[in-house]
Amino acid sequence: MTQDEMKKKVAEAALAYVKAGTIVGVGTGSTANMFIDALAGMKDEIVGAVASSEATAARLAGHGIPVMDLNEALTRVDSLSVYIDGADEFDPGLNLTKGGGGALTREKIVAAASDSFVCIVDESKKVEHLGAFPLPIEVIPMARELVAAVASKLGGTPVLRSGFTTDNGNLIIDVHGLKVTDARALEDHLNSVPGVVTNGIFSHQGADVVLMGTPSGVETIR
Ligand SMILES: O=C[C@H](O)[C@H](O)[C@H](O)COP(=O)(O)O
Repeated sequence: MTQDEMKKKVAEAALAYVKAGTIVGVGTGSTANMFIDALAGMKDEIVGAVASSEATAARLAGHGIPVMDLNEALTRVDSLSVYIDGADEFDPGLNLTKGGGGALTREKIVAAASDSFVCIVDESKKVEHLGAFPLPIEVIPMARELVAAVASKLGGTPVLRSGFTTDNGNLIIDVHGLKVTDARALEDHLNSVPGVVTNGIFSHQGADVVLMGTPSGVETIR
């Protein structure tokens, strides 16, 4: 089975977590795109979807799935029923690295507004410790050098994502070579630096369930 076929299988398996009559949070990236395509078949059963990026909003709308603003959604319900999204890495504690596509901040917000997070990945995303994938940090432009210096002090190599601006008008610094021994402590430490909007470690907003595509089928990891 190819990587794309594995992604498609987990995207389809995630439909089992979508409850009729609810508002669904939808992530960003190639795996999330496959989920959106699958969700199109259920568009008449859900109230709508909250998108974690402009790209996701456009794809949802292209399928005729009602796209709702998060603030509007939260005036109608206390929380979204489920958030479904991919990841760049996941560890055995279901902590994630996200933001390879630069959508980490809106993804973390929508995940935080949801009752549960179902993460859909192929088996290449499984790691013992986060850190093999460069850690994205969204920064306000003025704080670029300050945040880069903090990342260097932690032993990482910060690289500005060239020519890239987030949906929020900010920059992304990708930090290579960080040794992540305590995902939550690193997430909190980086988020405490003034000018950091958020970083790509999802420990507070880690997955409740990971659906992992393998050549022999979909594995459910809790
Ligand atoms: O900003 C992008 C997101 O965090 C994605 O969930 C992540 O990069 C995984 O994307 P893909 O499913 O394309 O591997």
